[in-house]
Amino acid sequence: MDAADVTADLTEILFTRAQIDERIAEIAARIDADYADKNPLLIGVLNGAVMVMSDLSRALSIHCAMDWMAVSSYGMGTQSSGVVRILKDLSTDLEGRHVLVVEDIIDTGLTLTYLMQNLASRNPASLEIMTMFRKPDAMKAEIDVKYIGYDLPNQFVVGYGLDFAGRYRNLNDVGILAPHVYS
Ligand SMILES: O=P(O)(O)OC[C@H]1O[C@H](OP(=O)(O)OP(=O)(O)O)[C@H](O)[C@@H]1O
Ligand code: HPA
Ligand SMILES: [Mg+2]
Repeated sequence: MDAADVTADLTEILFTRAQIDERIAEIAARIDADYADKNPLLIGVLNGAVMVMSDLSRALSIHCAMDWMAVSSYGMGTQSSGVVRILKDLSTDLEGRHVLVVEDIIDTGLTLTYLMQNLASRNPASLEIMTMFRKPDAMKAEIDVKYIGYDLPNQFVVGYGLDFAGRYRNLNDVGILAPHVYS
């Protein structure tokens, strides 16, 4: 494992940092081709997307800008509250921009459903999503996602930006959190 000794807190490692890096490189090549000469604005969804934004943006060869929004719906638990709160808004005007939202995970899909409606109302030239992970069996809303890293089983996972109560975000690998940690 890495930094903190959390082996006992995970039941299984699903994706290693090397697998994540490999997938990000593939996605970055597609984004380079799709957005050549478009100077896209990458919007990272704080806090979880910090790792993927950092790695994806540096894997790109094209020019791009970055901005951040902070939203929260999970708080300290493992279930979505269903209420998405904007804690920090963008500082960039989206009018006429090619916008790519960068997320760590789509679980129920409630966060991105809310966010995409909110961002679409600001008249971007285009609006797409890149997410590192998605849980197809947990989604409660249809979301059109252009770039997906990996699909996950419907279990609570941590690492690579994904937290439980603020912990485990700094793990390099992504694994299933053992139920004894949260129950
Ligand atoms: O598809 P959903 O069920 O809405 O879940 C996905 C969202 O939940 C997490 O954020 P969280 O609200 O925990 O805030 P955080 O990024 O600061 O951890 C994650 O980073 C996504 O933004
Ligand atoms: O499985 C998850 N782990 C951590 N944070 C999350 N936010 C939504 N789903 C998850
Ligand atoms: Mg979280």
